[in-house]
Amino acid sequence: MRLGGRLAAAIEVLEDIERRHRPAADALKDWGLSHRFAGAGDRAAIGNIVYDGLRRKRSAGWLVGDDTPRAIGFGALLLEWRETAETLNATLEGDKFAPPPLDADELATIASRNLADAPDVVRADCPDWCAPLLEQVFGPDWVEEGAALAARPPLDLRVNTLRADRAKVLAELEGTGAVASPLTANGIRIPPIDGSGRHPNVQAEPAFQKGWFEVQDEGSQIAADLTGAAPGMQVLDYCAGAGGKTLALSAAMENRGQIFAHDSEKGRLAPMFERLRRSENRNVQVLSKPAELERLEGQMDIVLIDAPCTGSGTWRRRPDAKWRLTQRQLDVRRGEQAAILDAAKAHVKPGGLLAYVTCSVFDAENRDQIEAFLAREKRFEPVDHAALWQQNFSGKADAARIDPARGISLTPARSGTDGFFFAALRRTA
Ligand SMILES: C[S@@+](CC[C@H](N)C(=O)[O-])C[C@H]1O[C@@H](n2cnc3c(N)ncnc32)[C@H](O)[C@@H]1O
Repeated sequence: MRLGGRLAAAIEVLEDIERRHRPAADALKDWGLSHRFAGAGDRAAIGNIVYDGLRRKRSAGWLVGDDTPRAIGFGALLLEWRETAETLNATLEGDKFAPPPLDADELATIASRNLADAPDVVRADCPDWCAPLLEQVFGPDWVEEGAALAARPPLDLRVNTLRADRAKVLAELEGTGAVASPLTANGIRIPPIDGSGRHPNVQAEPAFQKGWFEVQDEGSQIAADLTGAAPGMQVLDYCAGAGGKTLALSAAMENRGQIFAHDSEKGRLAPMFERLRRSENRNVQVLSKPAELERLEGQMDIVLIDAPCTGSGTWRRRPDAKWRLTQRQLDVRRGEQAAILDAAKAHVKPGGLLAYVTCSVFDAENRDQIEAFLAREKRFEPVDHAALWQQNFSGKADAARIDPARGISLTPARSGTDGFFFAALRRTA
């Protein structure tokens, strides 16, 4: 397929996502199933246009003067594919599978617009109702932070130190663009790919099959590092899901001590078993029944709450979620987070640590939760987060926003990671 056919397909997928309120991945998969002639390169390119369009929906639409899938598809190519209106129209000419070229009105709009002059919410590429939330957290930097959440993400890997070291994995991945990550000791990064390119399928690499690395955003790796999990500890991963952080904690603990991995949704734990096998994590017990938690009361050195959240910090990777999110969903998540904090605290031993993590950037899910918890729970006090960061990431003070008494925030603009929040509370009595 030429660019015109790929653009037409992307517009079709964007229409499907909008009309049927579907996740982007599902709409793309369906398109692929009903267009089996499309090759891997075509699918990657179509996926890139769709994801670029969803990440930058407002700025792409604004540039072309409409908010239709067509405007968003064209706008995505103008913003992220180094195309101009002229090069695009020249490319589409004579391609019978292409959408109609940009018309005179669209060309005039594009010629008259410069994104630097667009309204703030357009440059931040966020829904109207989220703008005040971003402004509350980031102050004058909120537009830049919003824009960074709308950029293409890198592919981040965590070296499994139980099986390999970074030099060994980097050597295996030679030629993929992989480099050492900027912040963590065991992270590897493959930077965002331009245009129609796509990241290599690292999970097909023998090194992955041998358990030498996992795919994990560097922000998630940092959150695991900040817990301070060490060999011999007793750790409860209260919202373990598929085990991204469980595996990182287990490697940091060198397979010594015990991790209890729990999740209220049993099905979410299922992928962890295969991951544990591949990575040779041998100190993890998966607890899928709430009753199994009772015996851990007051016993844990660390209880990690990787809380269910809006995922606003992961908008680079799941941009469709940005446009589906509602205030009501945010309110529901806040209720769940407070309830989980109240339930999980019972398992921390005196002197132990309650670590609270979200992949959201909103205060309402982060520092506000910590403040409210500390107000109703007098047996916990915050650690000094500035000192904690310094211990772990000395010399990298600018890579995070640190509120010493409330927590540590990571963002794409500041840290080059997904948006994450981390707070550690010590049980004093
Ligand atoms: C952010 S995800 C966890 C991701 C996982 N820790 C990782 O690193 O891959 C949040 C998880 O919390 C779980 N969850 C939601 N409510 C819960 C509750 N009340 N108790 C325990 N887990 C809960 C969800 O099922 C979901 O798997």
